[in-house]
Amino acid sequence: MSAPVLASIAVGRPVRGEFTYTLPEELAGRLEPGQRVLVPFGRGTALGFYLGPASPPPGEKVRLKAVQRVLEDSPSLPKDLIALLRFAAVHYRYPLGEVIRGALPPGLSKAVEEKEAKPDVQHFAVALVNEVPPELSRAPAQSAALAYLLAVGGRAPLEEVAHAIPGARETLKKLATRGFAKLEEKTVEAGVKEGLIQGRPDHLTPEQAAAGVELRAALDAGAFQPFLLHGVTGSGKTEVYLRAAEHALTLGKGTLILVPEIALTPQLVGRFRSRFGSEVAVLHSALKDRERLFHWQALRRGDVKIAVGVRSAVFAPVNNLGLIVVDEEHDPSFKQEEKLRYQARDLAVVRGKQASAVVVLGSATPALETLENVNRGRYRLLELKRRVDDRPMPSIEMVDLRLERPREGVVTEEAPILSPPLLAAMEETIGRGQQVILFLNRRGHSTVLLCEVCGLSLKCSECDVCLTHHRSQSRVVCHYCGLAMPVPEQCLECTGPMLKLGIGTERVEAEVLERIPTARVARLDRDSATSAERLTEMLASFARRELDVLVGTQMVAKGHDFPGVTLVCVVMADTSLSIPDFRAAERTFHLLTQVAGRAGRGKDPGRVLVQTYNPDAEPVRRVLAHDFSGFSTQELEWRKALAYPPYSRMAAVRLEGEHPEQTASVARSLGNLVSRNMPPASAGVRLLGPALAPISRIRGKTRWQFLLKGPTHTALAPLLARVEAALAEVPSTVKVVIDVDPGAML
Ligand SMILES: Nc1ncnc2c1ncn2[C@@H]1O[C@H](COP(=O)(O)OP(=O)(O)OP(=O)(O)O)[C@@H](O)[C@H]1O
Ligand SMILES: [Zn+2]
Repeated sequence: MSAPVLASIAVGRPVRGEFTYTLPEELAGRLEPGQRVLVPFGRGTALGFYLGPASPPPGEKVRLKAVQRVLEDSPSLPKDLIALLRFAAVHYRYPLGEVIRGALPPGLSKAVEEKEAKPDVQHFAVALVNEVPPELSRAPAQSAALAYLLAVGGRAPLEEVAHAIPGARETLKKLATRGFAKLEEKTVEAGVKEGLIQGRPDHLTPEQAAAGVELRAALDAGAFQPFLLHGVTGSGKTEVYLRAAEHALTLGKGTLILVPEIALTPQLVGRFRSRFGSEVAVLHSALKDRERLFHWQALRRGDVKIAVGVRSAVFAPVNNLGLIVVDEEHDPSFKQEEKLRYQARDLAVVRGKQASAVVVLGSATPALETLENVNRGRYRLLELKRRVDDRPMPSIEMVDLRLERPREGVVTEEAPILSPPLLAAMEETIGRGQQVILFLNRRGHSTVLLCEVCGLSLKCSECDVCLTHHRSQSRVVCHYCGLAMPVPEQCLECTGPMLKLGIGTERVEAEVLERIPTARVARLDRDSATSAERLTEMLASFARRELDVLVGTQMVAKGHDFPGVTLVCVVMADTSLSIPDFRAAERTFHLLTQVAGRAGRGKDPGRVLVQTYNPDAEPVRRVLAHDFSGFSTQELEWRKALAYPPYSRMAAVRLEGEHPEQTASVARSLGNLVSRNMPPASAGVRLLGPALAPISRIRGKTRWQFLLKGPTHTALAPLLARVEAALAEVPSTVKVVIDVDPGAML
């Protein structure tokens, strides 16, 4: 009897590693890696993924079980994706089967036979007008649906509009009967391309053209090549991505574009859609199961060759992948903060390597990790130093709040925050018929309520954070757990009067309305943008210039392209400086540069005013001087001195428990375990903590953490493996997670 054929299988259960099964004769030699199979597991059966042949397990003879059945004819997972998922499981220390299941659309993540996702017919809505007509002003739903369509290039799948705007199916029918839109049915076929070529500039800027030449050469070469596209705000990076994707298509290759947030980037989605029509699958976070499956299969078959999506789209099965773009690669939202804690930008580079693809990381403010990769010669640098049409960069001026006091005397709720120079600039801009963005990275009205007598501040009962006053809701709210309660009239401890300190966007909006009563003002933050519908409508109405002033949080700093904006005001540059995170300075610099970059993108030059109490703070000074390279050089030196990334690798072990004492003791014992097993000092591995997390309680759970720093991931791995092995002994009331390459330190 010949030896049985062995197969390596990832099992879709929370278990680590790969498992060896035997293959029944009728399957041997017939399976392809990435195919889903049914395997016996424990007392029942489980979904499995065939990964390839296996060699016999070492040691005593174990009786291996046999694969029961194949669930699909062709593999759901392309080869490069299997390699990526394997890497992710090892690197982020998460069970492989769970990693694979998490990447698959729901229809494929269960142990059932593959079903063809219907429809092969897709329904599209098409706008028949170029702007929302005035007669729709009393029909907000219709005007929102139409605004969405226009924002994404005039045409979009019905599913997508209905996702963005609840009830849009009915609304679009109404719009169709009124002749403002039409509904179409279209069979999705390979290579169909609709001729909606819209807004493709005839001439590239010299820098765009030069970048294009390099990217085309790299695509032609067909090998892995990572690039950083460092282009100042408004330099036309999107057009570089589009041309590269066009070239990939002519080579018959697929493209994957990752963006931070779809709802905030309808313009980018629209540019891809209008250039490539139904060649584009848009993968947003809240697709329905069936739609996810539909897109997965269409991409897997190669019927659709371009995917634009958020973080999780890094796992999209784009066929014959030639190009991966990560737009706004510095954005913290590329890091997933639960389950598989991956950094999609990093995985994009790994995937590019496995697929022999060209990778373009684009940003006006690249992450220091990315810059260091350029410095070490790992990534090639493409630069766009000038704005499109040689438009000038905005002038940036500082308003020193220590001198330009917006308020006199007492500190009260009514104390103004907009300084005289700021107000003057706003009035002047609005007077010229131009638009203003006001940025403050705090929502709510006042962010601290403090007793004037005993000094006690009002904190959440479940979390270690102050409650924020939301005046429009007449409530104080916890921004971590959502707890809300009426605003206390007096101090809960000593009945003293409460001062409302610390400003939020709501208060800035109120002050603008009070000081410039004629201004048309809207606020863009998570309180006002309660749905994708409202968000889109607000952005669209600002774009249509129905608003003069947009006040908002970092949501206004993202890649918007509003030509009418000539003034950007940073209400307080200091808010994010004091956060206990080694990336606080970098994050502040990025945010300020990005928001400043919203000014002067049209034909009129832009101006930026930055109010601050800390004009000497490094990130503030460097933003004022437009000095990206000065900032990054200095910050990299500091990181090097303290051995922070990119000069070290980090992992965080985070604990969360119901009982403070028990959590502390588990943290200490895991910490001890690590310090007992530390390699010699020369290895350069360091343990920081264990200590209470900077936010020591959330939702009533006590939080501890410790950090490991070392020269390489390999240096940290044995210690993390020890921690993992010890987890079996940890009581179930304490949850422990390992976070490799952590993002936020809170
Ligand atoms: N070659 C070109 N000729 C004319 N206009 C162009 C050209 N390339 C891009 N544009 C236009 O310039 C504007 C800015 O481009 P884009 O939004 O891509 O900038 P960006 O580099 O992504 O900026 P940010 O980083 O601020 O998001 C857009 O309105 C775009 O349509
Ligand atoms: Zn809370």
